[in-house]
Formats: sequence, C-alpha cells, structure tokens
Amino acid sequence: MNSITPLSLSLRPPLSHRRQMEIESQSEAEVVCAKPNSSRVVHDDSNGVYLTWEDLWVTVCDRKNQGSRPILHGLTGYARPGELLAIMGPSGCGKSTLLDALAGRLGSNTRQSGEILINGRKQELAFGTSAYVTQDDTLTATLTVKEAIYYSAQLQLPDSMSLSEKKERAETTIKDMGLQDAKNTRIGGWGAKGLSGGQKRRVSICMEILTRPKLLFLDEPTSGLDSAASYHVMSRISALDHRDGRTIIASIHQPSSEVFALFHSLCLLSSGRVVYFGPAAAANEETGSLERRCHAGFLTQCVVLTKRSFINMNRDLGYYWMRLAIYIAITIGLGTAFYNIGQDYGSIQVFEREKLNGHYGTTTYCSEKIKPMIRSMFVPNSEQTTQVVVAPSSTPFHG
Ligand SMILES: Nc1ncnc2c1ncn2[C@@H]1O[C@H](COP(=O)(O)OP(=O)(O)OP(=O)(O)O)[C@@H](O)[C@H]1O
Repeated sequence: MNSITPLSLSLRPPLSHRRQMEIESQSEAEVVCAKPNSSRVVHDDSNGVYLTWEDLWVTVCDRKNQGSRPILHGLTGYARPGELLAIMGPSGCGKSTLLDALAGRLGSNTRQSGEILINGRKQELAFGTSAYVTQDDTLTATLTVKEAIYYSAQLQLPDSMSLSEKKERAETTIKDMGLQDAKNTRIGGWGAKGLSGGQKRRVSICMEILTRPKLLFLDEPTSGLDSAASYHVMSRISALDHRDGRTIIASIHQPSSEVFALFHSLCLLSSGRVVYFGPAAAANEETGSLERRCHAGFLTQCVVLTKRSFINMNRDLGYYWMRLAIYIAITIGLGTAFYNIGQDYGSIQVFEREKLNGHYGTTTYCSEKIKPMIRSMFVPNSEQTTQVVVAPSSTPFHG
C-alpha cells in the first residue's frame, strides 16, 4: 500500500486543468446556486460538473466520551465530467461518509469542514443536477419495470415537459440501462419472484438518472451482486459518463478486474485517509509491478525451504530419527554381509556359489509387524511387499 503512496502527488488537478475549471466556472451560468429542494431543473447540456474537495474533514460526535471522533482526515480530490471515479477501501474506511459529504447528505450528528467546490465555486447543487443511488433497492414490488419508471418520470420531470416527452425519456433511460427485455416484468419481492438483483439495481439507477443529472453518486452499486451482474451494472453506468459527459462517483467493494478496468480515476482510502488518488489504470500498473517485486529471490527461497525442511524433519520423530536409525541398521547389515569378502574375482565366485547353495543369504524377511512400518518409511502409501536386506543369515527368520 505504501509503495503506491507517491502517486497521491497527483491529488490536485494539473494547473492547466485548475485554470480551465476557473475559466469554465466564470462562464458557466446554467449551474446556479439554488436550494436543494428547488423545483428548477437545470439543463446544461454543454458543460459538465467539476467537483473538487479540499482538506475535507468529517467528525462524528462521540456521546460516550463527550468528544468528537474524526472519520475523514483532510481529504483532497476531484471528479471530472465524462469520468467515473471509484472510491475504494476496506470496510469502515469512510467510503460512504465521503460520498455523503460530497452529496451533502451527512447525518445530523456529524460535522464537516473543508471546501467542496462545484465548477470552482462554493455552491449548492440545483435539483436535478445531481442524483444519489443508495445501496438498497426500495422499489414497488407489484409494478412492472416500465410502470415504475413511467411513474417516476411523471413525478420527477417538470410540468413543462409533455407526457409523450416524459414517456420517451423513460423509454430511453430503460434502454440505457439495458432493461428493455425486462420492461414488462414485475419487479417482485419477498412473495413473488420478479427481477434479478442486478436488474433491480439497474431499475434504481434508471429512476435516478431520469432527470439527466450531471453528477451521479452511487453507494456500493454492486453490493450483493455476482461478478457477471456487477459487470453488467457497472458497464451501463460507465457508458453514461462517456456519452453525456456525466460526472460519476461510486463507492465500491472488491471489484473484479473487468469492473476495475471501467474506472477512470481511483480514490483509495484507508482509515479515513487517502492512500492513492489518480488514474485507476496507473494504480493497476503500480500494483502489478508490486506484485512482481513481492517474490523472494531464488537464494532466499532455497535457504527458507531448506531451513523449514530441517525443522520439520527435526521435530518429526517418525520422519527423521526413525529413518536415520533404520539407515544405520541397514548400513551395518550390508557392511556385515560383505565384510572381508575380498575384492578379487575368486572371492566373488566363492560368495556366489555359497549363496546359491543356501549356506547363507543376504535377503531376509522381516516380521509382519515390522514390515508395514518399514514399508511406510521407504515407500509411503505403497501396498507392495518390500524385501529388506537386514543381515546375512543362514536361517532366515519369518516372524
Ligand atoms: N453518523 C455516524 N455516526 C457515528 N459513526 C459513524 C457515522 N457515520 C459513519 N460512522 C463511522 O465512520 C466509519 C466509516 O463509516 P463508512 O460507512 O463511511 O465506512 P465504509 O467505508 O462505507 O464502510 P462499508 O464498506 O462497510 O460500508 C465507521 O467506523 C462508522 O461506524
């Protein structure tokens, strides 16, 4: 984790980009300061939303200790139009808190400090400019997909739009999220089987993007989905940012490599602090080259394996010490059989004849009790009978 920290140098947008943001914030009149509940829908199709946050702290009141506990520690980052920013990190690191802080949805027992700028200015997001998709799919189980989206469109879109325009918007959104095949299927719930988990998640997203928000927040959009469904959901989401120049920020848990490849930028958190902020692809490469370095060298491997093997043999009586004892016995046996036999051809012939005539032998059979034990030591799991040279004997014992 530490080795990717240097990339957090890219935390601030490049100077030219900051300048560009300033210029755009001056010229942009459409994204205006408005109360969150204002009924005014902002249609600013030419420019997107640059969201920047600087030295963002979130603390929570700790009633037990009568103090406050920081959850986010001075975070800085940015999200750009047409890009998907993923917020990742272990459970409890503050992903949802960051998302809530950026979306202005923090709970009443929390305090926030630092700056959150929209297009370079401190302002509230107008209704319809941003949308937030929560983790839970709270949908009406008895409605079909088409009905649910149609009703939602009629509620969210302004009266200035005709009914046919609203229906068309709903149809397009259903298509955008790849739900056309399921549009006449009931959503379903506990009692009746309906849509799959991934489809339900896409219906929830559908409802939130009906107003064509320029800024979309998604809290764990893939939680509870398998990798195929996660990819389906995320690929639909990432297609939205490309086409409409939408700024998308999603907190996400353990994405597959295919899903990860869809992210443009990555904000990696640990214990409420940023450990990486920058292009997702660079984090991937950097992590890959970490992977390459993490293997020990050949020499280290040899030393460690030999040491481990010695410890194992030393501690395992049956494995090492009994083997050693038997090897010594065999050595003595063989040594005795051929002791002083001589090294010339004549002495070998004498030995051969006496052995063939049964005066003595070099092979004997062990007792049935000892056999399996010896067998397991030489040939583990072997069922074969093992003949063991123990000692020369004129009267071989058979146990
Ligand atoms: N309103 C709150 N009051 C008290 N503690 C809070 C509050 N909001 C968040 N926390 C605490 O802040 C920490 C971060 O929570 P958060 O939900 O942001 O983590 P997360 O990374 O989204 O976790 P997960 O991946 O498990 O959803 C947790 O320890 C949580 O208990």
